[in-house]
Amino acid sequence: MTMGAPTRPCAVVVGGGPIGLTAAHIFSQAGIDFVVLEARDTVLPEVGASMNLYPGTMRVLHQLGLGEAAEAVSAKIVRAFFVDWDGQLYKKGHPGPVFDEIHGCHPLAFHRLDVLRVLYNNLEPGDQKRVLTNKQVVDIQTTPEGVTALCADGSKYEGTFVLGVDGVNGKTRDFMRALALQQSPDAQVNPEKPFTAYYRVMFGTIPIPPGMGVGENHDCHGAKYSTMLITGSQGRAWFFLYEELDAPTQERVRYTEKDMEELAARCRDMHVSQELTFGDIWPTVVKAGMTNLDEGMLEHWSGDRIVVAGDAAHKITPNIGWGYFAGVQDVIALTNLLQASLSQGSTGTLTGEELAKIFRQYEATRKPEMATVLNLSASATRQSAWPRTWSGLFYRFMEWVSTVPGFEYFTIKYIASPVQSNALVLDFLSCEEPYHGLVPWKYPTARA
Ligand SMILES: Cc1cc2nc3c(=O)[nH]c(=O)nc-3n(C[C@H](O)[C@H](O)[C@H](O)COP(=O)(O)OP(=O)(O)OC[C@H]3O[C@@H](n4cnc5c(N)ncnc54)[C@H](O)[C@@H]3O)c2cc1C
Repeated sequence: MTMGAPTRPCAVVVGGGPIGLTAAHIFSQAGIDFVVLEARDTVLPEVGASMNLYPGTMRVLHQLGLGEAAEAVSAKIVRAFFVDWDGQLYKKGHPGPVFDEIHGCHPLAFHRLDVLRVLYNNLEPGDQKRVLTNKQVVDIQTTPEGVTALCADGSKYEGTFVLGVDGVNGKTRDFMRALALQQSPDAQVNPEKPFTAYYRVMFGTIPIPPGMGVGENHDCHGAKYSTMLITGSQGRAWFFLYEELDAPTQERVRYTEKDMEELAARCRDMHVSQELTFGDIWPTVVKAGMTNLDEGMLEHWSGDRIVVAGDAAHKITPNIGWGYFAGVQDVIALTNLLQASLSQGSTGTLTGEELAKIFRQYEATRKPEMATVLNLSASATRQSAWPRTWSGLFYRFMEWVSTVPGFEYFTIKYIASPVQSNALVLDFLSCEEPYHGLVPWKYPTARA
């Protein structure tokens, strides 16, 4: 696709995952032209995973007119049970009601595919046509005027800038790095492998086990391993089996069915709830997957006319379920800046200098908040599956502290909730507040 003389900026979005599809909605509302290039043959893949969404994300979905559609396919998480490997209950209750009290909204459990469906099916027909599948981007070229993304099928897409939301193993980072080194061999660039995995997870969808209700969270914590079982709407439940790796790695590992069977056999006696072991639920699996859990954040989030967001920029472990939240916050921060710059200028498009300034501000806004989210996730993972190093004793102690009356929700109240309260919203759309809790939202009030 070749754009004519630009009258408004055009974003070439590399990756049609959850963040790419959310960016399509946000750019459409901001009046930024876009095309989404997705390598797979569908933007609605079934991978068997769940996705929890939190109040800060739900407010933005409401701003985009997607809140009700999303709530309709979700389940409020209302109860939690914590057991050891023998099924002994040592903690009960749930952060869900705590979130509800503070923010006026429970965490909501979704089937991942349902989130993608809400995003894709609610795009305007014209915008849906801008989401293209079978478009694997194999190179990106920049000029002083714009960018060109080249796809494996020989097609080319031109725009004002590239937004790389191609996930943890995405190539946009590599193109950004190569371009910077081409322009100056001394350029400050990200390392080729910016993330490290210390854990892996096997996850999957199962029917809700007999005896369990909707909106339950069952956790089993212990040394090296932990499990999580969440029950959702439409009779679905999801399990997660975390395992500390023997050694940290930066290599991408593709796990096979055999790897999953071996792990399942090794963990069959571990409890996933008071009554059930992993061996009880494994035969009921509908769809499962396994992946290493990379952790880390890029030092440089942009280069030339290319900027990255979502898992391509930072990767967190999924225990607290904030990966999508973090990526959405990236796109909001970026688009608020783009939109503000466009509404001040009159040319309708953006120069390289303007983009560089916006990208710098974007990175400066997101990095500190993202560091908190990264640490919070990392701690949750280690507090669930204690590492074998000395730090394991600390996380074990933290787990014990979380059972002391009065300290159960310390982390949620004083670390997690402030991140949600400070969550950005889209400055250029009205925010008719859907949720009211004890703690006021920081935005848009403070900037209104
Ligand atoms: C087991 C598990 C459970 C999770 N649970 C939660 C949860 O409860 N809540 C939550 O918020 N987060 C959760 N996450 C994290 C969440 O899934 C991610 O943060 C989120 O998917 C990131 O979205 P993304 O669009 O940045 O990347 P991705 O989801 O990885 O999407 C990237 C897309 O880019 C495409 N792509 C890659 N390369 C190219 C290319 N060269 N050209 C074109 N397209 C390309 C890919 O095909 C893919 O569709 C979980 C993650 C895991 C592994």
